[in-house]
Amino acid sequence: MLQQHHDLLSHTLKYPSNLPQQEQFELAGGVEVSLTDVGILRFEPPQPDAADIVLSAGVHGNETGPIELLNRLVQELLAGTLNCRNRLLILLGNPPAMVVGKRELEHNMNRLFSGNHSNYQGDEAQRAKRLELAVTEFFQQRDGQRYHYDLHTAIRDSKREKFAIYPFRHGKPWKRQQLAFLANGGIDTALLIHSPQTTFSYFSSNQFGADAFTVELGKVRPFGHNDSQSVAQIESQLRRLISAEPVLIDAAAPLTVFDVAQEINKQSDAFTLNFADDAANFTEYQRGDLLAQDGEVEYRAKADGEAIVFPNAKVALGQRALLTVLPVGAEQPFE
Ligand SMILES: O=C(O)CCC(=O)N[C@@H](CCC(=O)O)C(=O)O
Ligand SMILES: [Zn+2]
Repeated sequence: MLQQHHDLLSHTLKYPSNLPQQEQFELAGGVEVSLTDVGILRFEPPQPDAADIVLSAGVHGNETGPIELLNRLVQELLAGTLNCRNRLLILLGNPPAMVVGKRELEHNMNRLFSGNHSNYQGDEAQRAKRLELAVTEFFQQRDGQRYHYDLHTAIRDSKREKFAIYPFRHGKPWKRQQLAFLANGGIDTALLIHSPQTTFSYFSSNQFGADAFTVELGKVRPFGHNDSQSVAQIESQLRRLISAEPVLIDAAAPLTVFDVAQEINKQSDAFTLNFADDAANFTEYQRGDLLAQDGEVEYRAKADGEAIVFPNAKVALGQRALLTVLPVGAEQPFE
């Protein structure tokens, strides 16, 4: 039982498909804890502060560093060494994929949100629907300040090790304070996305007005091979948020913001990338350089210094195979 062992990760890996029993118990101070489904754990303080926080990891099953990070936070909460003063929902996204150490089993779960799961069959589609429901029930309970940090790690090496993806805001200003929160947590790079997506963070941002981000915390590694020191800064920012201590938002923290310049979807099996398999995220190219080819169609850098992010020729047809980014333009609205 989670109440005794405090180890959400082991519990989830042991029962990845069916929870043997729901658990509900109270921590010292009256915080109500509910394990309502596999990897879905809710903390409800008796008199919560204003923030409603969703923290998710493992939407891609092999991205273990952030899963271990959330497990540490849960252990501290259950042991009483971290006080929960805001409402909190912890989600481990894709437990069956976590068990086998794979990004996905049938479908990329981070393309199934905002209802796109209804266009697919199988466990990942059902789980995406279940996660949406958990987030909906959590946020709908009140009009709090809503946050969702969906934690990931990248497949490739990256010239910028940690970075956040800021989902499309339909023209609403991007929030400097949110970027400063992340920057003070060691996430020194942000990408502004300019179109709706079917990602988990866009779902929370778009449907619930949450300050929501996909946060990349380094490179994919197996369980037990992650360096907890490298995420210590963001982990302590999250601790502050959970315990309603002032978070760090020093505007002087290093931060580089990029606009997504091109979003390139794979249209055919002939799609190829025109650079080495080990080219790191944020490698820069010059105007006119050929980046990818899809049959007859060529994709080239449109400006000097255009950099690649998340190149992946193996994605399913129709899905994003490459982003390119440029330093943020002056016209972006910030508040
Ligand atoms: O390294 C990669 O190629 C993918 C890492 C990853 O899973 N990234 C997320 C980003 C989601 C977003 O754009 O908000 C994803 O591709 O789902
Ligand atoms: Zn991921």
